[in-house]
Amino acid sequence: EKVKITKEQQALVKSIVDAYNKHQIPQDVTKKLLQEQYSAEENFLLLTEMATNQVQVLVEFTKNIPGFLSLDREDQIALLKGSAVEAMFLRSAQVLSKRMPNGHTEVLKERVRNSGMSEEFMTPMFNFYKSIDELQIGQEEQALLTAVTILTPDRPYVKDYQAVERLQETMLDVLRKLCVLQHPQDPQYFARLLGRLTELRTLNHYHAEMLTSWRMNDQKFTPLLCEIWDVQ
Ligand SMILES: CC(C)c1onc(-c2c(Cl)cccc2Cl)c1COc1ccc2cc(-c3cccc(C(=O)O)c3)sc2c1
Repeated sequence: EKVKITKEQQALVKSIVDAYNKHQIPQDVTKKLLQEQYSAEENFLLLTEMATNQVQVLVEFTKNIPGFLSLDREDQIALLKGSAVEAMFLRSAQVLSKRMPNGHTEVLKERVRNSGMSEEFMTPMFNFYKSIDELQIGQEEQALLTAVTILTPDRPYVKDYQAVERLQETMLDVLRKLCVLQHPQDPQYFARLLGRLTELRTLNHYHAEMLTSWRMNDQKFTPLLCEIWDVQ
């Protein structure tokens, strides 16, 4: 049957995409990736600065997701803490899969590869980046996928599961329609996108392990990252 995006779904996509484009790490911050010298310490510091800025961007984006601010305040925090790493994988994947015309791709890849992270984390991480690149995700799908990730109801400490699930389903409905309309040649495209979200959750586990190993080596994070990742 002919898939039709309703007027309110069009408005929803527009508000999500506008919010996604409006909130970005400032250029004067990301251009440091191109300028600073290369060393494991400097790379780690730069990635820490990028992640810290990305969390701030994520909070602003999330506040613009229709319905998010009417959720229970503590649930809002639980959703942000529970999805931050996954949302940052999605964003860094966009940068690493040459989806952004800013020449950061190679530089970021090099800095991530030489920042003291263990090989056992690198492999799944770069496999994920490759699988995202193969999907050639468009801007609307990227923004909606980030919103779907944030609105995952089964995060730790979420109280009103149903309220979050309702919001996520609204996003999934319009994302599914967008995929059908924009990838008519690939009826499995939406399912493949959701498969990436499953892969993202496994990366959470690797990331938690990495955080622990960094703490062993007494690596320092910023107060915002300590708060969102419950470290130090
Ligand atoms: C604390 C730090 C060492 C760390 O620990 N784990 C991770 C991580 C790593 Cl490695 C991989 C995935 C997820 C996480 Cl969370 C990180 C670094 O996380 C980030 C997070 C976001 C961004 C956005 C960037 C970026 C570049 C150019 C342009 C843009 C842009 O949006 O224009 C964005 S780089 C960057 C680095």
